[in-house]
Amino acid sequence: MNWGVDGVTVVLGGSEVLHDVTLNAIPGQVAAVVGGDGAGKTTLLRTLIGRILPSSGAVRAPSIVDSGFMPTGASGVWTDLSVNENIAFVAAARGMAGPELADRRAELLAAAGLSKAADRLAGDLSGGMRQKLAFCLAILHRPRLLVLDEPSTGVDPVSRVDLWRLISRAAAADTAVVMSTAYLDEAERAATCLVLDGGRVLADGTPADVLAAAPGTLTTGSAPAGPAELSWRRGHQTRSWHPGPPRPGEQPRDPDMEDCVIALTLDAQQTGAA
Ligand SMILES: Nc1ncnc2c1ncn2[C@@H]1O[C@H](COP(=O)(O)OP(=O)(O)OP(=O)(O)O)[C@@H](O)[C@H]1O
Repeated sequence: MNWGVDGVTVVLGGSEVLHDVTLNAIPGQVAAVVGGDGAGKTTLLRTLIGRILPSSGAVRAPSIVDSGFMPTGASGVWTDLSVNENIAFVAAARGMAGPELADRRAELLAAAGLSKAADRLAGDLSGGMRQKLAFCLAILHRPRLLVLDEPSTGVDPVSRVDLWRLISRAAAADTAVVMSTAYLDEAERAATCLVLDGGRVLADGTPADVLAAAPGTLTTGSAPAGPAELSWRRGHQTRSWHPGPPRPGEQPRDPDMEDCVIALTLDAQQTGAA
């Protein structure tokens, strides 16, 4: 069974926050949802897990017992409880106990590098450790659908690698994983990638499909090649973008996922403004 949403439109506070969005979550795969601030990522994930009702469209999700959700910013963690107590609390709510719980807790804490921190207050953990604990809480009951809202935002690069390993392990165990991310290198490693802007889907498919959908022409130089609002810094270089095919003498470069998402967003803005 594949999970996901079909053609959902969501209206919040009188504004349309998602428009006709379709997302597929396939067991054994990671689906990444990317887009700028306010694109609608959190709303999409919350719709998928049944916390927001769409005004039209359909949601295909397992029962709450088979779903796991990690809200953004490790807000699913109780900071005044220890790591073990957090796990015991969620386990009680999930009806887990005894050797099954002990084995699962040992396995998850080891995989997350938290075994030695089991008795520490969650509020005293580093940001990355707290995110990893939040992940363990979301996946404790082996959900069939795991939904993660920006699991690695604000986490140091080493913890990001750890989190990605945990996410890949979950998918390898045949869980359907949907995650929003601000890190486009993570989106590039997902099986599928959905690019949102202003509540609309700009591109969707495998990372290769999304890269192939990059509109316009991208160039690299030491300074903007056109209007400042169509240029951005990447390391020591400046990327410049314009709609349409390359102009005479231009040397276009292939976009990576970050360039591609920016180009898609600029193109949508131009189309919207036209
Ligand atoms: N309860 C609400 N009432 C009205 N508007 C809302 C509500 N919740 C979210 N929005 C609006 O919906 C849009 C999408 O918000 P959402 O949080 O889904 O975006 P996001 O892509 O997750 O962004 P961010 O990464 O900044 O959290 C925003 O413009 C936001 O202001």
